[in-house]
Amino acid sequence: MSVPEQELVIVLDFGGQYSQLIARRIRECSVFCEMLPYNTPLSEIQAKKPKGIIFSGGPSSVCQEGAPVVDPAIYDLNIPVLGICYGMQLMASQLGGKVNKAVRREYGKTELQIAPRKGLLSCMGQRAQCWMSHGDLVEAPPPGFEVLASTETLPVAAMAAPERSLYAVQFHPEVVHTPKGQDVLRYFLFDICGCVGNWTMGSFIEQTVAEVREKVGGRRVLCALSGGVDSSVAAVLVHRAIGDQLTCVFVNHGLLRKGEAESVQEIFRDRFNMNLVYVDASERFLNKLQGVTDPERKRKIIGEEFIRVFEEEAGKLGEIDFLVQGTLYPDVVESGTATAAVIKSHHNVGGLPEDMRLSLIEPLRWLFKDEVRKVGEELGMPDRIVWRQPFPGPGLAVRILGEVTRDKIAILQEADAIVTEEIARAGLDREIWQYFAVLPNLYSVGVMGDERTYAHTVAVRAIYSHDGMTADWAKIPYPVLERISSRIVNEVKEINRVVYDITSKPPATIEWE
Ligand SMILES: Nc1ncnc2c1ncn2[C@@H]1O[C@H](COP(=O)(O)OP(=O)(O)OP(=O)(O)O)[C@@H](O)[C@H]1O
Ligand SMILES: O=c1[nH]c(=O)c2[nH+]cn([C@@H]3O[C@H](COP(=O)(O)O)[C@@H](O)[C@H]3O)c2[nH]1
Ligand SMILES: NC(=O)CC[C@H](N)C(=O)O
Ligand SMILES: [Mg+2]
Repeated sequence: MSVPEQELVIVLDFGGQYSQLIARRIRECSVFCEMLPYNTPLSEIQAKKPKGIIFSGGPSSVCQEGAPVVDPAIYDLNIPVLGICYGMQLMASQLGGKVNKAVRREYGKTELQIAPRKGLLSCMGQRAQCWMSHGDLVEAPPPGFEVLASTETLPVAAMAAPERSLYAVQFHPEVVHTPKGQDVLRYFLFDICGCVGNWTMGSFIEQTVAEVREKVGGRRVLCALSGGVDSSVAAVLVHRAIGDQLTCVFVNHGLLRKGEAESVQEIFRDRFNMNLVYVDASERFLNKLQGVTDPERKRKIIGEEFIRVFEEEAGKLGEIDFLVQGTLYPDVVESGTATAAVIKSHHNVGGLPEDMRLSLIEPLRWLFKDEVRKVGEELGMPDRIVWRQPFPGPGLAVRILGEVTRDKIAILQEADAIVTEEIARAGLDREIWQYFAVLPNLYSVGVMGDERTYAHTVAVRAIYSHDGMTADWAKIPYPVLERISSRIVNEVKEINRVVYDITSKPPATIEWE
């Protein structure tokens, strides 16, 4: 089967806060996009045959010694380049323009005055709002460049050398506060780079299936399947490529939600017809967690035990060469790259043992969660998997503060099931990104049926988010909260109090641990 050549645009990342967003905006134009560190060798970039290259913004200043640079030969590859913010300052300084510290740093909304020429900014008319975040400025463009726009304080807010296909903007077209930003990016992709925009979920699936087939050949593959969105989509994708050479291993660590062990098995074994090994490892996980209260220790114990279980299962199955994981783009970025800081080490990226014998297959490594959901829909997967809320690998252990015991798990499972049911019943399960119950290990006095109680408090957490990196607490209607509260205290006898968490992230996190 031949797969059409996929158009690619490369974002060279200089450590900007919005670098990920640039990649996203480009994919929204149906053009595939990869982000690479700024110091990726030119030969590697050329080998990928990109239709265009974008330089991201970044915290450094080109006026400082040791600031990140690119090989200047990049400007002569005949591949269009768009510099954004730091990217523009870099292009200006490398090609003989003048960059300096600005007298006044500029953050936020600014009005652009557009020079009367057709081209990159033609969608913006004469004046347009844009969003700036910089402390340096380009005072004079390099020889051969024309100025495309200016602002009250910036002589050069955008510049271009069209015959060399070099373009640059000081503002950030990728953020929503630049209303015409997406049109500027579209012009770069379609009019300057000559992209046609053929990247669809369908073409992604075809391409990935072909790649997995080629990589795996006749060998065998294990997939760590949690029943969550990411590993489920990865499993179905790989299964489409290699069928029965794939075996999925689903581990019940005793920290799953109510009914989850059964429903995951039912869906994957019966509906998808996949080889599925179900391992009930709850005893060993819970025994290892006995007496442990420190949240980081809990995570480490669970992470390591997962690997041990996978290794044992692989051993039982015979010769296995590959491990499929549902790793996503944010997992990779948050775990730290050459340019991005470590936010947290996801156990599927930063936490893998060094002596791993299995080689990894991560078909979703370049995608965001909403894109993964689209792939899942395209693969015909049921809504209840595709639109499942994310559930952390360490499970209820990161939702029970203090020691994890079987009793507490049972209490939390019941309360959590009520939250889930009521949010779904109110039709809020799509708009709310995550909703669940937490057991803070807190007891207080209550009165029920004229009797004193001394029982658990449960906290309800529900948030809106796009990618889990930031979040706002969900404004659930009071009647829904009321039903959740009254059902929990009536149906779960160990609980006599329900509270609602009204903190955003930051400063809190989504989970409680
Ligand atoms: N109970 C489990 N059994 C087997 N593998 C698991 C289990 N829990 C997590 N994993 C593995 O760890 C990876 C990371 O977990 P993570 O929760 O980020 O992804 P997910 O469960 O696939 O999707 P979601 O984010 O929607 O929950 C999974 O992709 C899966 O490979
Ligand atoms: O697979 C995972 N393994 C983990 O160890 C883990 N910890 C948190 N989460 C999920 O990540 C998102 C952000 O969570 P926090 O705001 O609590 O850091 C939220 O969606 C959390 O549910 C995890 N997912
Ligand atoms: N956002 C950016 O790329 C900033 C670039 C550079 N650090 C400046 O302050 O001007
Ligand atoms: Mg999960």
